[in-house]
Amino acid sequence: MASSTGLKPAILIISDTASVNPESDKTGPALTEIFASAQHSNTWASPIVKIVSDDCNQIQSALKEWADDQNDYINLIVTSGGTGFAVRDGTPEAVSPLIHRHAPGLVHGMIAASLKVTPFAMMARPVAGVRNKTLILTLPGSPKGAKENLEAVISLLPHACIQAAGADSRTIHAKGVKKLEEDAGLTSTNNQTNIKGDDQNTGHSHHHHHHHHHNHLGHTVPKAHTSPSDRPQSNDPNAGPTRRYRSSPYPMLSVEEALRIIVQETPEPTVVEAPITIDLVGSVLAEDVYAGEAVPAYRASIVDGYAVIVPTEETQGPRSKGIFPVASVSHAQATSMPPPLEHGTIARITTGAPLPPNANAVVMVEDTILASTTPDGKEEATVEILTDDIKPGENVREAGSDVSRGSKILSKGDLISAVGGEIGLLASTGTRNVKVFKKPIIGVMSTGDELVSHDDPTPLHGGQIRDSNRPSLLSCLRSWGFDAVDLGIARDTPAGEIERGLRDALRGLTPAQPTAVDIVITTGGVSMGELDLLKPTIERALGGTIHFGRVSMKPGKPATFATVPYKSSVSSTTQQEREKRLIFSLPGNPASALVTLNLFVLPSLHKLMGLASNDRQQQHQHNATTGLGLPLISARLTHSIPLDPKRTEYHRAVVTASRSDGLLYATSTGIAGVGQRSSRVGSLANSNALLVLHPGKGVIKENQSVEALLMGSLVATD
Ligand SMILES: Nc1nc2c(c(=O)[nH]1)N[C@H]1C(S)=C(S)[C@@H](COP(=O)(O)OP(=O)(O)OC[C@H]3O[C@@H](n4cnc5c(N)ncnc54)[C@H](O)[C@@H]3O)O[C@H]1N2
Ligand code: MOO
Ligand SMILES: [Mg+2]
Repeated sequence: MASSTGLKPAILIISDTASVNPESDKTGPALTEIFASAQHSNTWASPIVKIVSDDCNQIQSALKEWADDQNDYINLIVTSGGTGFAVRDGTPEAVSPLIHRHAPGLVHGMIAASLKVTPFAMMARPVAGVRNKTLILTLPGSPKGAKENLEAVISLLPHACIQAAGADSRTIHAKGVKKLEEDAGLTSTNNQTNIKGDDQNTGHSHHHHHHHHHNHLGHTVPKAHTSPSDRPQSNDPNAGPTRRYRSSPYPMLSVEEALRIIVQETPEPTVVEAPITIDLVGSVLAEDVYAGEAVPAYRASIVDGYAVIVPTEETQGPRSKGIFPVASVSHAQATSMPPPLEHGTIARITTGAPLPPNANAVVMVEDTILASTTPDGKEEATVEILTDDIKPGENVREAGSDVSRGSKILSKGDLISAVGGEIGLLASTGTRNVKVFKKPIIGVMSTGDELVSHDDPTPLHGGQIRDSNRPSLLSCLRSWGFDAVDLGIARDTPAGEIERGLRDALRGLTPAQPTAVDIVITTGGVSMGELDLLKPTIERALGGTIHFGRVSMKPGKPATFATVPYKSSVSSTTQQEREKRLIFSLPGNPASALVTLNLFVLPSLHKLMGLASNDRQQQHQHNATTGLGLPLISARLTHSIPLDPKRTEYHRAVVTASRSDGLLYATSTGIAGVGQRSSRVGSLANSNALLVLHPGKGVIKENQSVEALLMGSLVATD
């Protein structure tokens, strides 16, 4: 009898024949029997069985569906079939790219076991390893071979699955690691107690995974809502143009949905400590900062003049007007404090200098005249004060009156701007170090065979074009205060350059680029052409997840956003290290690339740099959906603009601030003809705003107010 608790196995039968005629499959039942046997049924739940044809897409979709849901994942996936040398045998090629960590020992064990039975075992090409928390093994297709291979390793699998899942797994909790290992015969006590009573706790008592539905042929039936894991995958570049998709498999998202996904998938910022230098500009504080020193540290004069003692409400002293001896001099200097001031005398003082004790106001030098000098004529002996109108405290900065010691000077989430106010505050209070959010490191890569570096002196020939995206994106990133790594140009052919470029960038450690980047931005190769390789490379070669691949916007429709799992190659994985890396694959058309950089990449960078941690920031700035990104303003159109019937247009414009009426006005950088065409990077030249034009019929008229995302500084006009 099969237990319904414990580790969750799944069996993927990969067979063209069985996918058409499920009854013909004998391997599924043979493997199910092993999990259900008396020896193993306490460890393993009843396996889910699914049948697919020898098709890379179908295999990968099934594996991702089972391994990619962090909350409801399968512990062990065994596939059967497609591991031989026949033309249709492509299982290892489909499985390998999805594996995050390979387990060659298990492969070795399976082959060694088979070799005892037949020398043909040498021709098996199994793979094994872990994806997320799921262990994946490929078994041969024949019932006998599959059984032998599974039996050779099964006693080790519970331990492997538990380790792969990590001790926090809900599945493991329900049963307890020790118990599972005991059941598997890995510890000395061999307790066979049945623990079915735990069903409710595990939530796994149902054997059939609710996400998939089989039709009678065992194919996955498409559902109305497509999540990244159950959508068909990108084109298989090896299949060639005749077999590519003729309509995009990626659902068309609204800009709002796309932004929501980006912000959700962008990791929380990490914290570093930094000294107070101008390199802090552009960083966001990760802590509230309190003044370590008072400003000023002593009572200081605000003007150049004479420190005096004026009567207060309590004291009925002499009035300030009259002639007084100059008893001492106080300069703004470091070495000494002036002596106490005696009644009936005054002290000369400079701006910022400490007040003598007893003095309670300062008279400006302009309100005095020299009355008499010392005999040598070089010093003031007496000075006449001409005004009677001096109040106690006048022209005096009390100690700590600018900033009191221990008061909060800046808050977590505050941006240290280039304006200088924040750095000034930190410096004035003697702050040594602050905790800030680490700024992400960004890599920028152009892709395409046609590209030639903009500074290559050779005249263009054939279908060559200048690579304008790299310089334009790098400059935009620099303007936002980010260090970006130039990842150069990756060609579409020969195959593999893009994959290698992405891997190197994400891993770092190459001489040219020693640090790993947190975000890669690519341009080109994301649409429907047979050489549009970004999506297949991310999904098939890097095992990444494409969160969206099409957005209803103009320009920028094929904008693509993906995450790839990140495993540090450096042994000390600190908590600070981000567990995934982001890839923005922007369209190749230059205006599309810059517009999508502004619209999609900036909000992600804002979250990574810690701007999402400040409520104030969120209220005042930025676009309505995420609270991050470019500031959204409104402006009046100086002329009418035709609307796109379907897609939201991000129309490049100049917004000016009029001095005469205090209003903002928007003028397109070009409507006639090719003005806003997405190949025209010139549509962004001299432009400081993207008008957000929602789809509609006809035109939006002159003088109407439109929303605009402000990219650059406002231009002032009369
Ligand atoms: N059948 C379809 N074709 C296209 C569609 C579509 O939906 N169906 N979408 C169009 C849209 S919209 C855009 S935008 C482009 C996106 O193209 P890709 O991202 O695939 O980019 P490429 O094909 O590599 O190049 C497009 C264009 O841009 C030039 N380019 C590329 N990189 C650079 C660079 N670094 N500097 C300057 N210019 C660059 C490239 O030479 C091409 O002219 O697809 C439409 N097609
Ligand atoms: O969406 Mo594409 O960027 O218009 O040419
Ligand atoms: Mg293309």
